[in-house]
Amino acid sequence: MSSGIEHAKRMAAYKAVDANFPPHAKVVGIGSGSTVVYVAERIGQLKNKHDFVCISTGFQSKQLIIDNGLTLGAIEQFPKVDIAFDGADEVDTNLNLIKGGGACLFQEKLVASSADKFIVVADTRKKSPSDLGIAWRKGVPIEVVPNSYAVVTRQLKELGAKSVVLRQGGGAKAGPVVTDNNNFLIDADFGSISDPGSLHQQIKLLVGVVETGLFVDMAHTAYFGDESGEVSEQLR
Ligand SMILES: O=C[C@H](O)[C@H](O)[C@H](O)COP(=O)(O)O
Repeated sequence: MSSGIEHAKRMAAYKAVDANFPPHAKVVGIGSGSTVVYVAERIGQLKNKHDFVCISTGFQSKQLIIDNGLTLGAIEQFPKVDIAFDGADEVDTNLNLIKGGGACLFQEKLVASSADKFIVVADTRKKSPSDLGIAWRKGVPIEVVPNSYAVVTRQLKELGAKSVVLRQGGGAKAGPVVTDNNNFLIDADFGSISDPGSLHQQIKLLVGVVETGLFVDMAHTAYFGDESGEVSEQLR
């Protein structure tokens, strides 16, 4: 990955934190992925960083919180979050998201849905010109209980998925990816998604599905960095 893209991610993250971090925040959600790394970095630079706790969305996120000298809290202790920051794999023109490219979608959705304000950070490659499923071509990530994957795969095809793939660990692991919650991930390609809310609801009803990577009507604002360092803002 080029340093230009890293610059884009850092600028988006810094602007998102600078523009939104509540001065008296008590509970802050920290997402997962390569862009939110810079959110944690920026929050770690705050003078009052010992006045709030940070809730992680998975193993990597927990490490980011610790490595930046922030105070780690658990969602079980702090079920109401003031603000959550996270990355996205794709953002549509209505600020709906596809997430889960890094296998972290369930805890991300738990934290985002508990937050008063949910802020997205990304580089401009994540912007869809219209619907979801256009910029992100790998399919909708869906977390499933392991022994349900074959049944859910069949049912996703019946719902219209063009391809359904059990995500594999690749060179890093023989066999399927196992999430931080000990589940499997299915990537289901529905092509261009005109009604992500309806698709999410249909998938969520399948027995074995823990959560989908469709984040509908959840984000407040998205910040997109480009390689020149410019950051654009998309509001719902
Ligand atoms: O499962 C991973 C998360 O949903 C990430 O937030 C998403 O994949 C975006 O990650 P990145 O900032 O690395 O593109």
